[in-house]
Amino acid sequence: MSDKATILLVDDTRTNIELLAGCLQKTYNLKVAMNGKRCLELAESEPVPDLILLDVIMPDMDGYDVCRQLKDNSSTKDIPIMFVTGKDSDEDEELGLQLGAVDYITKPIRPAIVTARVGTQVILKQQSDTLRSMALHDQLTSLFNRHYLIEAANSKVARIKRHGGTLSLMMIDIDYFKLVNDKFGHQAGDTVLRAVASVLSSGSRKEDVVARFGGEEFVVLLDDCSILDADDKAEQLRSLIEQLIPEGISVTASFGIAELDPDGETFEHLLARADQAVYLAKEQGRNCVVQAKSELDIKED
Ligand SMILES: Nc1nc2c(ncn2[C@@H]2O[C@H](COP(=O)(O)OP(=O)(O)OP(=O)(O)O)[C@@H](O)[C@H]2O)c(=O)[nH]1
Repeated sequence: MSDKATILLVDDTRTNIELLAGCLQKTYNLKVAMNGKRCLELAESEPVPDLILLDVIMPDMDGYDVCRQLKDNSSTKDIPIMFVTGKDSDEDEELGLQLGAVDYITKPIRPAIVTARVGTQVILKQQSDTLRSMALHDQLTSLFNRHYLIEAANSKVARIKRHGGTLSLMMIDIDYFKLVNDKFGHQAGDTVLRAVASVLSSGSRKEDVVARFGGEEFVVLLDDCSILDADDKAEQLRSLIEQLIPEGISVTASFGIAELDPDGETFEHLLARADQAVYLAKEQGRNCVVQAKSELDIKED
């Protein structure tokens, strides 16, 4: 994978593509589409573009329509679009900008102007990616933070209520972590947190969300996973953490697991059930996995 930003060039005329590529190919990784349909495909495929240079007048689907579709799709809506077009009236430019384009350049293509304006947009995109990543991740462990977890969980729960499916949640709390800090110091405590985080993320699937929920507490959201599968997974992770011994420090963790009841349960409630299961795991001597009580059992208690 290159560190270069990726730019998608969209134009139905080969000479325009060649001219743009001539300005940009040394600095950027380029993808090329010669019609709107191909642009929509390439915008969603890896490497996802950091910027799209979009012609307006094209057969089948014009650039304004392509722009509308990109902005309507949650996976492409944040890709900046710069129109590069022969349509040079004020109304055209106004429309392009109203549709959400970050810039509007008129043809004939002037290489120095294109290069400078593309450079500015790529820097802005990289800065906004960095800020977004910082807002969603925990600095110490690089896992997702509580804010992202709640956002992701609420959309997963909403999807399951609409389309069906299973979702399990695992809450993990390191045992006697205060003692680790007290005995070995805060820096060693931080090393332990990073080591546990690394076990949790390398032991999870790409679509799972692994988050640091608080101080020494983590949450893993398991897509398409029943409580029985979550139990197996938790047992594997519990055992891996026990074998870790980072910097010679013995560490164990207590696990609470719960499966979403799609009949009306909210994420907050699922979380509360898993939290209660962690509490029971602590009571049962720690370093173990406890399944949360079902809604029914809670009502009967
Ligand atoms: N090193 C380090 N420690 C942290 C961090 N965040 C929270 N802690 C510490 O985590 C400890 C949590 O302690 P407790 O909540 O008493 O829990 P515990 O000692 O793990 O006990 P049990 O959960 O009952 O097994 C506190 O001492 C916090 O100061 C952090 O980012 N780094």
